[in-house]
Parts: sequence; C-alpha cells; structure tokens
Amino acid sequence: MDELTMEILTEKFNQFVIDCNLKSSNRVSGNIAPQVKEHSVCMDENSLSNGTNEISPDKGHTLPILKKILDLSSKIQELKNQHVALSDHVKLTTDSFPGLVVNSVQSLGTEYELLKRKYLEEFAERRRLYNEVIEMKGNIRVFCRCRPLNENETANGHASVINFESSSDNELQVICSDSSKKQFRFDCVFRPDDNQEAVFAQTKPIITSVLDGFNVCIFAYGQTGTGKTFTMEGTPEHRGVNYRTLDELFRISEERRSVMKYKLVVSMLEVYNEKIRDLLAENSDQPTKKLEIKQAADGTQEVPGLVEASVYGIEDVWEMLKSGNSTRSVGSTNANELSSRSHCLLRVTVMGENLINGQRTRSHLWLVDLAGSERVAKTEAEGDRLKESQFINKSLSALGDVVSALASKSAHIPYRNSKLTHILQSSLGGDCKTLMFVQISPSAADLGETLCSLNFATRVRGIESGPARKQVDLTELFKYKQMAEKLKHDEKESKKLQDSLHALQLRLAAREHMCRNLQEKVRDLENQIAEERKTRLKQESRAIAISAQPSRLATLKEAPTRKPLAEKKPPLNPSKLRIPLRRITTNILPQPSPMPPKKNGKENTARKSIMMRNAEDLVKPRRASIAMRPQAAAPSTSQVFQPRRRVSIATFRPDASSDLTTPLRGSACGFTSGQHSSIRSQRKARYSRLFAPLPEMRASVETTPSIMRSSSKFMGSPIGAVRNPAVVALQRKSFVWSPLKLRSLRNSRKSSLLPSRPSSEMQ
Ligand SMILES: Nc1ncnc2c1ncn2[C@@H]1O[C@H](COP(=O)(O)OP(=O)(O)OP(=O)(O)O)[C@@H](O)[C@H]1O
Repeated sequence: MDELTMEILTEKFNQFVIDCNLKSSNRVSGNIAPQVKEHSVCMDENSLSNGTNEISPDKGHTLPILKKILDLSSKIQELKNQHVALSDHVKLTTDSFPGLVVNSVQSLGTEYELLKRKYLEEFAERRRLYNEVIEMKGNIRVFCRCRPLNENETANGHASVINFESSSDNELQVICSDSSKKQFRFDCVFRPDDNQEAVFAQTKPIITSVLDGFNVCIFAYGQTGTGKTFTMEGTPEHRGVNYRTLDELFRISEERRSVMKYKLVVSMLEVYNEKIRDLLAENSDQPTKKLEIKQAADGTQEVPGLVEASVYGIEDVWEMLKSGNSTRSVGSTNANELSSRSHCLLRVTVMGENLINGQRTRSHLWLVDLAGSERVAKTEAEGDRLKESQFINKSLSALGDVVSALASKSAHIPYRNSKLTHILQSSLGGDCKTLMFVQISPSAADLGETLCSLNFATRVRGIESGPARKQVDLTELFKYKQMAEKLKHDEKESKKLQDSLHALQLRLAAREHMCRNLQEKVRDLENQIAEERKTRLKQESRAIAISAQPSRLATLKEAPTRKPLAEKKPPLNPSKLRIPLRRITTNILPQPSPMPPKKNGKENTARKSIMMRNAEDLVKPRRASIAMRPQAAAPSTSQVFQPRRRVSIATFRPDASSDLTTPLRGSACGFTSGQHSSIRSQRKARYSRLFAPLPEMRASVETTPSIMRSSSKFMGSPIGAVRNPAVVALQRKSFVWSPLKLRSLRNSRKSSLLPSRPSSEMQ
C-alpha cells in the first residue's frame, strides 16, 4: 500500500472515529456507556478471536477496529517520521563522500572525456580506412548478373551462350555464333542460380559508405528483359537491392545509435522521355508539376519540389516503394511484357549527426533501375513505344559518353546531355562510389545485345582499372615504391657514413693520444735538455773560475794603472742585454705550456718557433765575444765573475781556434803541454761531434725542398728556417747535447718511444 492510499484511509477513518465518538458520547449521555464499553471490548476481543469483524456503529463493534486503525495510524505516522529522519540522515551531498571517492569520480570523468575523444578519433579512422578499402576495390565497380533462360527461350530451343564453368569466379565466356569465345572479367559475376541474398551480400559494403557521408550510386544496366527491375526492386518473395539496402541502412543506424543519429529521407522519380516525374506525388493521376534540375549552393544537383518522405522503418519503405512503382511508366514490348519505359531513380538522403561532437553529414544514395537498352528494329516498336525507345537509347548513349569521359579523365564530362546523367552528376565520378549491375540474357537469341552490354560494362570498369585511372594509381604506387627504395638506399648510405665516421673518430682519438704522448716526450726531453745545460754550465763555470785564477792575480797587480773595463767600454746596448742570459744562468728553457697540446697546427708551430727562437738566442755569437773577456784584464772582480756570460760562452760557442781553457787549465791542473793538447784535441773532437749537424741532416737540409721540410709535424718549425746547426741538433729529439747523458741516451735509443729516424723520414 503506498503512502497516499494510507493517508486517504487514515483520514477517512479519523473522520469515522470522530463520528463514532460523537455517537458514543450521545450514548454516554443516555447512561448506558459503561455497559456498552464493556460489551464493546468483549465483542471486540471475540470478533478478533473469531476472525470476523462486524462493523456496526449501532452495536458499537466498530470501536476496537477503529482503535486498531488509530494504532496503525499512529504507527504509520511514527514510521513516516522515522523515514524522514532516515532520509535526512542519508541525504547525499558532495561533502558526504570522502575525498577519495570524489577524486575517483573526478578521475573517472576525465577518463570518460579521454575515451570519448579517443573513440571519436577511432571512429574517424575507421571511416577513413573503410573508405580506403572501398577505393582500393574501386570507386566504380561492375557486377555482372545473368538471368536464367525463361520459358519462351527454352520452348524456342535457344541455348545458353554464357559459359561460367571454365572460367574463374569473376569471369565469364560468351560463345559467339562462330563458336569463338569472348572472355569478360568483372568485379563480381552472378550466375543464373545466384539468388538475391548472394547479390546483396556483395553489394552491402558499398552501402556503409553512405552512412559515412559519401555519395553512392547503384544502377542496373542492360538489355530489356534481362532482370534489371528484378535485381533492383525484386518481388515480395525475392526482394531486391532497394529494399535490402534500406533495411541495411536502418540496421546500421540502429547499431550506431549511441554515437550517431541518422535521418533517412526518400524520394522517387522517373525520367521518362526526358521529363522528370515525381513517383511519390500524392495524386499521380493528375498532371504533375514540371520538375527541373537545379544546382544547389553546395554544387549538388537538386530537383526543387520533389517529394521527400521521411522513413523510420522498413515497413514504411516497402509501402512507399510499392506506391512509387505502381505509378511508374511501363509498357508491353516484344521483349518484356512489363517493360520499364523510363529510368526509375530512388534517392535516399542520409542525414547524420554525431552525438558526441555534433558533426553533421548529408549524403545521397541513388538506386537506379535504367530503362532497357533495345534495338528498335528488333522490338518492332512503333508510335509511343518507338518514341520511348529513342529517348531511352539517347539517354543511355549520354550515359555511355559520361562514362567514356570519366574513363579518359577528360576535362569536360558531358553530364548535361541528358536528364539522367545531369541528375546523377554528383554521384557519378569524383569521390563517390558507383556500382553498376550489367544484366545479361543467356539466350543465343540475345547474343548481340549481350555483347554490347558487356562491352559497355567493360568500358565502365575501365574508369577504375583502365589506363587513365589506373595510371594515376600506378603512378602513386610507383612514386611510393621509389620513395621507399630511396629511403632504403639513403639508410644504407647513412649507415656507411656513420661507420666511416666512427672509424675516423677512432683514428682521430688514437692520433690525439699519440700526439699527447709525443708532446709529453717533447716536454720530458726539453726538461732533460735544460737539466743537462744547467749541469754543464755549472761545470764550465767552475772550470772557468779555476782557469781565471792566475789572470785575476795579474789583473789585480795592474789595477792602479788600468781603468776598469766598465769605464772603458760603453754600456751594452739595452737590446743586447738579452733576457735569455738570465735564462742561461738559471739554465731553464721556456717551459711548455701547461695546457694540453692543441690540434691547431699553427699554434703548435708558433709555439715551437718561439722555443726554437729562444734556443737560437741562447747560441748567439755574442756570447762568444763576451767569453773573450776573461782574457782581457778584468778591472773588477764583479765583472770578471759574471757567471752568466762566461757560462754561455763556454757552452754554445765551441770554437776550435779559441783556446779558452787549455792554458789556464793546464797551468792550474799541472798538465804538460802534450797532455794538454791531447786532452784538448779529444774534447774538441767530442764537441765537434756533438755540435756538428748530422751528415744526413745536413744533406737533407740542403736537398729537401722547403715545402717538404716544412711538413714536419713534430718539429714545430720548418727545418729549413733553422740555420744554426746547434738548433737543428736540438730539434732532433733523440739528440741530446749533453756529454754526460750522451752515453745513456745512446743506450736508451733502442728502447726509446721516439726512435731516432733519419731526417728524411722525419720530414
Ligand atoms: N535472376 C533472375 N531470376 C529469376 N527470374 C528473373 C531473374 N532476372 C529476371 N527474371 C525475370 O525476368 C523477367 C524480366 O525481368 P525484368 O522485368 O526485371 O527485366 P528488365 O530488365 O527490368 O526489363 P525492362 O528493361 O524491360 O524493364 C521477370 O519476370 C523477372 O522475374
């Protein structure tokens, strides 16, 4: 019992109770109340125990029931209050959920949006791919259908001239009168025993394109009486393409209901004697208004005033098709008792709306049953039939011209040459899908027409697979093939280049490593040279000091009569007071840069040049002139003991003619003259060996062209630029001009990482 009923009952019983109470009070006022009350209670209990309730206000039996009702009412009220309390308690608000739930709901919402977007993308992708499949199959496809031999033909003994057995599925052979066979190939070939389902199964895929927003045109072409109407319209028992197509459209739209909303509108017209007739006009018996083809703003062809009937189910369609067909122009010919004397066009306009993104589409599906092509002579048409035949043939010829123009990709397509082609303009060619049924008769009597129809169909098929169209596809294919090959080739090349680059990088790294090693060795050798020089200078200065002792004494004796040398000689030109003297004193050659050797050859060369210049400075002949000073009487001790000058003299300018040390040394050390000369000659020979340039070096310096000489990597400066043999000797890494180290160096030559090479090799 719902709440409302309970409330009504409660109210009624409340009223009843009030009434009863009033009556009871009346009785009480008549002094019968106590007895009645007791009796009532008694009765109530009895009646409850007996399971019977007799409600009789007069007898007071109603009171217990009322009491019960009141109890129940109060209970109901109580329950109601409880319900309200509970409702308040469980009232759901956003705050009543924990944060986790709210977050989950929010993330689910986001996920839903994402999925929706993805679905839309997938939907678009599916549509694109499906369209591609259809296009790959061919935007214009041709199916051939052969009807069975009819009774007349069998009776007249006409044999079938169509051979399906020896050919593959999509091929047929026509046995000509001279027993030769002509083979034809189509996208699909239906034999006489193929039923309507089989035909539609192959037709179905193209229909889906209409719902995807593409224009589609399906038409049946062929000789009269070959089954065009049978294929397109069919019979109530064997429904044709028209009915099945609409059925399929409804089925798919139902399938996509959650995403897409479709509206189907149907129009039906015929082109009869180059006039357009609306087959759905309500009163077709009346002369219909003249319909003309106009171009709409979007470039499509429209027929203003044409009835457009919305259909919501297949039942509507069948009724509508029946009514339309009933008004179609038919007539009896020799070939067909109910021959279609017009082209019948059923137009289905599909308006789609995407429920997710609101995108709208509008596309047309044309289902055309053409009038039969026929030979006027054969049909023996006269009068109206002849006129009809002429119009039919004219418009079919116009259709053939359009097909030819499309096949040859002609700039001008003669759509306007007939009403039929004009109205189908936006559904023939372009990106719309076209399916043609070429209907043929198997009878030998129709051989000529059959061959004509098959040839025409082959031309139509040529739009898709013929040279013009195919060429485009092949060109594209070829282009992609070429691109793929080029890509492959480029990949190979780039791999090769990468490999060689890697090898070069490895080689470069090895070279750099070697260079670093060599630079280190150069530094080591330079340090070694500096050390050697220092040691030698010390030795020489010691020797000079010893040899200068007697002359110094003599000088001291002559001192009063002589002027100091400094007074006699003008001070040295500042430019001649060369800094390298200090270097000689310290005996430290310019240190190599702490920075790692750079790859830049110029910098290396410059640095080496500086080093070589410094080395050259050290061996300037001026030291020789200063070295002669000890022979002259030194006026002061400070001048005599100039270790720098003396050191440089002795070291860098060994001169065979100047006898620097022998007399002094001889006297100092007590050697005899013969001993002196022997020692002197030994030392001289040793120095000569040391400082004289190597014979091969000299030879190379003289003979090697300057370009070749300057190409020396490790010397830093071209050898040709170094004139002084001592410097040349310095540049020889293995050549250390230290007598002390000479032996050890000679020994270490074999194990040295810098092998002593002939100068020609070094260059
Ligand atoms: N595949 C088939 N199976 C059985 N019967 C067929 C078949 N095709 C055609 N017929 C029959 O052949 C006869 C002629 O068919 P239909 O009227 O469809 O020819 P048509 O090409 O439309 O002729 P027209 O151009 O003169 O209108 C019909 O009786 C039809 O039932």
